[in-house]
Amino acid sequence: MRGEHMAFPYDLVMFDLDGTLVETAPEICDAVNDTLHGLGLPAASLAEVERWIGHGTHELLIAALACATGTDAQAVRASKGLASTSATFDKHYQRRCGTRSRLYPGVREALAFLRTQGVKLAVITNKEARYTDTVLGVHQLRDSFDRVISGDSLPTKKPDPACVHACLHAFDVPKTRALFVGDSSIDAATARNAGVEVWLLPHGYNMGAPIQQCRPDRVIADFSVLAAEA
Ligand SMILES: O=C(O)COP(=O)(O)O
Ligand SMILES: [Mg+2]
Repeated sequence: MRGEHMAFPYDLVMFDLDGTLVETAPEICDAVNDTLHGLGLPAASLAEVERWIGHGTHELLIAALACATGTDAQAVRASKGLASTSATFDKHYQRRCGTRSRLYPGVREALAFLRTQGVKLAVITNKEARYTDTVLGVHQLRDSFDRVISGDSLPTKKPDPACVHACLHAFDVPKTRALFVGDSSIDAATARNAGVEVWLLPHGYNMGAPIQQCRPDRVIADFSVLAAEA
């Protein structure tokens, strides 16, 4: 599928969403605090919320409730009120989506450039599909990707490699021609588990740890590096 004239060295680029393409933590923090406030619980800080991003929004809510109540995730999971709190969070997050999130610099240009190179583009996020759709929609990114895989799209989520395998299969791209671009150790593990190369950006959320510790194939400073590869 790769033509002679194309210079970009991959036929498929899979992007993580939160902390990679979109800075989502501020509005997720707002939705968490709307929820905690309604329960009479203390607010979470932005730094705390940033550390909880990466395992999906439901896990993030559990972490926030555990922190605010001084318990642990297991106790929150077993609590009777979790389903209704989750429904409340859902309303708040849907309302907050797009109010304080923003694309990182150069995202639109990088996606447009990769399109001109004939590269297939995918989003692979642990965020649940209903939120992924809203976030992509408010940032006019719905039509930018050939495939979107969310945390609840498949039976497993990152770091299980099934999401990457699904993309490789869908576009008939060999592992060596595919790249994962992310912001966390979960993305690094996903790519490794699938046997594809991974580049990490330092601007996102990595549970508070420096991304160099994830030993990616490359740390890239920003999205302009993608265009410079051609
Ligand atoms: O934790 C989430 O909700 C999603 O995070 P991700 O887009 O970085 O996979
Ligand atoms: Mg991320």
